[in-house]
Amino acid sequence: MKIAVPKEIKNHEYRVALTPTGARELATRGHSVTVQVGAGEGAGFADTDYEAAGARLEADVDTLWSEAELILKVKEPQPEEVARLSRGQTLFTYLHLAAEEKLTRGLMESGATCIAYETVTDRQGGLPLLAPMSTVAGRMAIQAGAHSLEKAQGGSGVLLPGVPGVAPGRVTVIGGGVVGENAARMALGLGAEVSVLDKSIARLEVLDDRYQGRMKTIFSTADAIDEAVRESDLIVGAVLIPGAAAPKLITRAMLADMKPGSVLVDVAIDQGGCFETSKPTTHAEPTYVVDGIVHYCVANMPGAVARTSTQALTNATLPFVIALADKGWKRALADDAHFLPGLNVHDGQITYRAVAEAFGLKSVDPATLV
Ligand SMILES: NC(=O)C1=CN([C@@H]2O[C@H](COP(=O)(O)OP(=O)(O)OC[C@H]3O[C@@H](n4cnc5c(N)ncnc54)[C@H](O)[C@@H]3O)[C@@H](O)[C@H]2O)C=CC1
Ligand SMILES: CC(=O)C(=O)O
Ligand SMILES: [Mg+2]
Repeated sequence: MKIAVPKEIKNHEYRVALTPTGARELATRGHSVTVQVGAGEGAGFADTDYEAAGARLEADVDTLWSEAELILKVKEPQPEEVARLSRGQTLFTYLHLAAEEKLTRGLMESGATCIAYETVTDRQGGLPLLAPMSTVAGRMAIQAGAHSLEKAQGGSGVLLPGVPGVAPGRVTVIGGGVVGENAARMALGLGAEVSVLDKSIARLEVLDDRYQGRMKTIFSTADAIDEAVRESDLIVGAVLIPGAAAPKLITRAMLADMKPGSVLVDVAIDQGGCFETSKPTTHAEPTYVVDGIVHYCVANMPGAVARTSTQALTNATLPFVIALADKGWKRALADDAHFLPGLNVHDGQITYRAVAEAFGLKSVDPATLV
């Protein structure tokens, strides 16, 4: 199969969808792998590393896209990338469509087959292609939050660990999944006082057991969120309803109850964000202030630590990429009930129910297409 790996073009996105190690696995299976010149640079992979792995380099973006059968990316396609997609091509990347109607409609119009990393499932009920980046983003959320608490960023001037004689800062994490656990773990490591809210008792049990009561686990209700808003120095938004737009759990009116200079880090921003006042930001300008509360809402947090993230992402995606390349999308999805929910758009139709529901559109059961 003809596989193309473009250079990512989103703001400060330095990851690449395939490492040279991955390129070698595909090339030895007889696939043609073409990598855009400079695509791996930001993650520390030189063009010559790809060549040594058996890939071909292409400097012309038009040629790269137009000749490909399978396109591997990291971030959701930007408008100029959507314009390059056509019927018969398969795109495999993060899509986060429920947060972006224009992108959804653009992909439908392209006629292409679009498979999202974030809706592929596993036997344990997890999201194996979202998890590695959620681990990264969760760990980064506390770094970002701690920095945002500094006065120069508009923060309250609280040092999360405190110092002898001065209490530590309070961190609340809403959503105790992969992002949430990793954020809470980092906050604990820094010496902050940590609470995790989740709607899933099973998840709270896991956290209680794993951390032996060192973080408070709280069932997520409107009352619990009201209390978190009043008491926290830093709140991390880490909820997910797979494929769907995130629920808005903190409204603008509630910001008035927060301590001035407190910080909201909305990791769920890629699914639209879980705070009413969240809007996507970039690594170039990651924060803004609303009603005295600092908001950090970067939608591609792992892009900033591209070396670690690229390796972690491609470790997870490679088996699925190999299945797509060896079998074609239809058989790859038909053979694997956990890969099948990755299909979000095919030939003008939405194939993921929560995405269709977000825009009042109809969805087609992907099982009927493979
Ligand atoms: N901004 C970025 O760069 C990145 C963002 N993400 C995003 O972070 C979000 C979280 O991802 P994961 O942790 O992997 O998901 P996950 O599925 O592991 O965890 C989500 C948790 O939220 C809980 N939840 C759902 N509704 C809730 C509510 N109302 N109150 C409290 N908890 C609730 C669920 O029970 C679940 O435990 C996703 O939107 C994901 O796309 C992930 C990686 C990078
Ligand atoms: C999951 C996601 O949005 C990211 O890694 O950028
Ligand atoms: Mg996004």
